[in-house]
Amino acid sequence: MESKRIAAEQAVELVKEGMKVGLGTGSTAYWAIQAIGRRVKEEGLNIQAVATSVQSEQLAKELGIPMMSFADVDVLDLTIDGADEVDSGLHLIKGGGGALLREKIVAAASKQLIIIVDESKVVNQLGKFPLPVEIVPFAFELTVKKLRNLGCEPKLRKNGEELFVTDNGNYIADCEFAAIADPAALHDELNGIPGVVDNGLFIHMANLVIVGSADGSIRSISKE
Ligand SMILES: O=C(CO)[C@H](O)[C@H](O)COP(=O)(O)O
Repeated sequence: MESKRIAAEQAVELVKEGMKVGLGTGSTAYWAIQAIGRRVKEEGLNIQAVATSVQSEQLAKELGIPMMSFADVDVLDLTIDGADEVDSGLHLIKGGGGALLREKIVAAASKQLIIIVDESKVVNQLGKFPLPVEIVPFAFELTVKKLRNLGCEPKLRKNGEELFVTDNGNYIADCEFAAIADPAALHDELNGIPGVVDNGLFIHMANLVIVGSADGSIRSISKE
């Protein structure tokens, strides 16, 4: 918890007056939204934000962060978001919180994507964390079979007894690959399956990863 919070608070120092900011989703992004809310309230920081989930949008509104409509967004200055895995090339697995599609749309509109994680998320090779793939409900059984043909073990995400439904009305198949040798190739292969909306591989999107440790230290991984 502490390691996530310190990474988040370091990232929020990069938010400057007048910026258009993307707000991520999850327990690490939660701390970033809290810190931005504090700066808005205490310093009068003037920014406009968009959120990557209904949950983050509600939190931001509760904290008094000014929100803008996506209709008014061309380019965002900065997005701060968490991740489930990060490799040394700054490729990511995201979507553990089920928000990967909105997160990718917002990241793709951002000049800078700042990722905040604790040490447990930094890996040599992506794939230990089951890769979330967002699929449309129509013929989802067929889409799951196509995913299995790629060599993974897909599990439809549940919310209690029911299937988990994303903010976009879709399902998530969590795909156990064990190790992903070529993330860029897999990304394209997955998105080539009709029925797949998008997958949690974020390739060449992150600009900076801020890693918080349990001992209170912080380190950054940036593009070489
Ligand atoms: O991609 C995400 C949500 O879809 C999150 O950023 C990711 O799951 C990390 O979550 P947390 O900060 O709670 O560990």
